[in-house]
Amino acid sequence: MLKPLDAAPAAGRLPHAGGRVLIVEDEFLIADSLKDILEEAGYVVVGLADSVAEAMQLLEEHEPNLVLLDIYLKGGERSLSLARALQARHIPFIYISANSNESVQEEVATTQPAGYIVKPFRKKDLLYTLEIAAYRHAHGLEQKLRKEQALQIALTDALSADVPWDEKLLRVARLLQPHIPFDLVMLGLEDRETTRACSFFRIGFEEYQTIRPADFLRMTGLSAEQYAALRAELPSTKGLVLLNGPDFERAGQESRLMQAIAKSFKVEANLLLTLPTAQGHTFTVAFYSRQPQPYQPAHLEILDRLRQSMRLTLERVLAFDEIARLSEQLGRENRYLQEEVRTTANFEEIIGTSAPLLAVFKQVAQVAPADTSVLILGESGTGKELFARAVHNLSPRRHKLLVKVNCATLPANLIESELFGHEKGAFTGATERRIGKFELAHRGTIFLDEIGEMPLDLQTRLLRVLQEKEIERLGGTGPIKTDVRIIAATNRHLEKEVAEGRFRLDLYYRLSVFPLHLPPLRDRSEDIAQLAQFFAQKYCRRAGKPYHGISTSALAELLAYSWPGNIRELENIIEQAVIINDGQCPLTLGRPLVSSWPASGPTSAPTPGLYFAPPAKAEPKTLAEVKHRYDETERDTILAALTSANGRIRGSGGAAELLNLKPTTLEYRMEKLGIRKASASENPES
Ligand SMILES: Nc1ncnc2c1ncn2[C@@H]1O[C@H](COP(=O)(O)OP(=O)(O)OP(=O)(O)O)[C@@H](O)[C@H]1O
Repeated sequence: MLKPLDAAPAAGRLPHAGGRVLIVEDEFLIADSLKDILEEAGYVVVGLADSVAEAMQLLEEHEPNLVLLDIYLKGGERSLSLARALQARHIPFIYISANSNESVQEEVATTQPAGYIVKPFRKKDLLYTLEIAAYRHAHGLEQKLRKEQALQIALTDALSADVPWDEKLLRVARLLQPHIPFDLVMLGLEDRETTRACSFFRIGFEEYQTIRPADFLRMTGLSAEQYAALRAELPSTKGLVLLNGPDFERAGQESRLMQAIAKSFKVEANLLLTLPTAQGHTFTVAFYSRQPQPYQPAHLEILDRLRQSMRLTLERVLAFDEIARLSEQLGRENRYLQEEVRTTANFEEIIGTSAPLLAVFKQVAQVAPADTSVLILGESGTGKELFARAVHNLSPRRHKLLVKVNCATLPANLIESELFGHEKGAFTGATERRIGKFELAHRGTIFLDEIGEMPLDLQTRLLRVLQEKEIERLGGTGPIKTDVRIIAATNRHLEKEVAEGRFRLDLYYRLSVFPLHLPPLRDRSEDIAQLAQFFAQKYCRRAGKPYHGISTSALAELLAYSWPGNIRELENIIEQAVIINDGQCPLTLGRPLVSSWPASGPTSAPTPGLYFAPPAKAEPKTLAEVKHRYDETERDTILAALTSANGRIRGSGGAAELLNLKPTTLEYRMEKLGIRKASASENPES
């Protein structure tokens, strides 16, 4: 039976406020009598239907604003599905049923009817129930709107708050809980480079267990690689998805990630909101419930109404974040560059035309354009940093920064934050968020000088960065993609370090994709004169003295010397010669050069281990002997320097200056060799 009625009210009667009623009742007599009662009271009855299908059709055509609904229709059909459709459209409805059975009542209560009338009913009760339903609906809607507005404002505040991202996400989760039930909620904001994600598992009324990405992997038993692969398998969804019970199960059969989540957290339903932002980020909120049927179209609607304001807020927050990040990066770059200008003004040219040096040039030209890691090996002072710059300057990354990190001088407690940065509040004293050297070098190059001195635990983290191309700030909520080329340098014999367990083999392999061996100066004596002239001119210019060349005797001495401190030593000696020069005649040396090499003259030294070459003793046979010999020599040299500097390390005439080492490097070596800082007159050794 499908009986649309003339919607026009009977003449002389005013329609009840908002009173367009649809009657869904399979007993014709009852339907007819309902119609009479309602029309008499001023309602407009827009139609009579005796099945769900008919009612749906009339609903579309006549848009009633109240529905009277029999629970059991023709042929035992129940009207619960119609009730849910009405609920989704916010049309209030009143059940009319002869069945007052408790279990039926319980079931229909979940559809949130506006009223319930038991047949047979009195006319007065019917009209009264209708009045109340209309009133409650109008007020309910208003209240709901007010609540949603308040929620929108609270969400905007939560997302804009000046707190770390996981705290923001927790606040969002807390705010949504009263509106959308969940046992687990996974929130994430990601773009191609960064992921900020955090999940919250409900463990009490207002209590949540925070599940960070690493916890999530542990709880699901997935590795980071497996997780990434399973995520990639997920069909891309836009907008809103509702998966209750069987739908959720089906989704689990198609997605192993869903399966893993279902199994690990024992959830049976999912409601997903995906919000793309104008900046190319995607914000997702995935609610999971342990109930099989918790999510209703009404939940989708709330999210639908919230998503526009959430998107706008996120876009604003991300824009501010980006501005803050850029200005921080600019500030850091600026400070870094200023420092660079101060410390690297002398790194302009690489001087020398000897065959060993030209061979290195050739290798630099080959490797620079590629993106591979480069390991620069060579004794102290051979120009490793200079060559690292050459590789960077000849690479496509030259317009970005080359960030230098001296692994030997990084303070142990700050090492991680220095390299990877930290979030505000990550540890006591972290009052501001700070980006690390890796982020600073993004799209550029990082130069890890003295990599052989890097502590083992940090080597492990570095390896992870190399493998995953991601870093994680201390206290951060997720990995951040970095695109950094690595150039490492050391004057240590890394293979020996590996053999002795001080350097990770896997890291060594990663770094040594392309090793550059810098020849010591004694193996390219052809370059000595040219280098000496270059430095002499440079320091004369700097001192404002005219340059009259280098005296023949001084040049002869320079050529005969074995240069254990390599080019840095040569540079220092020339600088001293310029200082003592009166500006009237060619440069002479301030002190005679005493070679520490065997009389046979400069030939290739044994593999360099530390800063100073070994004296001529019987050749060591084992690796341990080699190491011992180097340590011994270095120790003697440092002790001698300390004694002649009266125990002073820093400043003019200090041991560091005598040894051509940075004071921090010297202190580090002293600590390694067990030399205690002491006053000079005493023996500086303990
Ligand atoms: N071929 C070269 N031409 C001009 N200057 C050079 C050359 N090689 C090295 N130098 C200069 O020698 C000094 C030492 O070089 P650099 O610091 O690059 O050596 P290093 O091998 O990194 O030393 P360390 O291992 O002690 O850190 C620098 O002042 C550098 O400019």
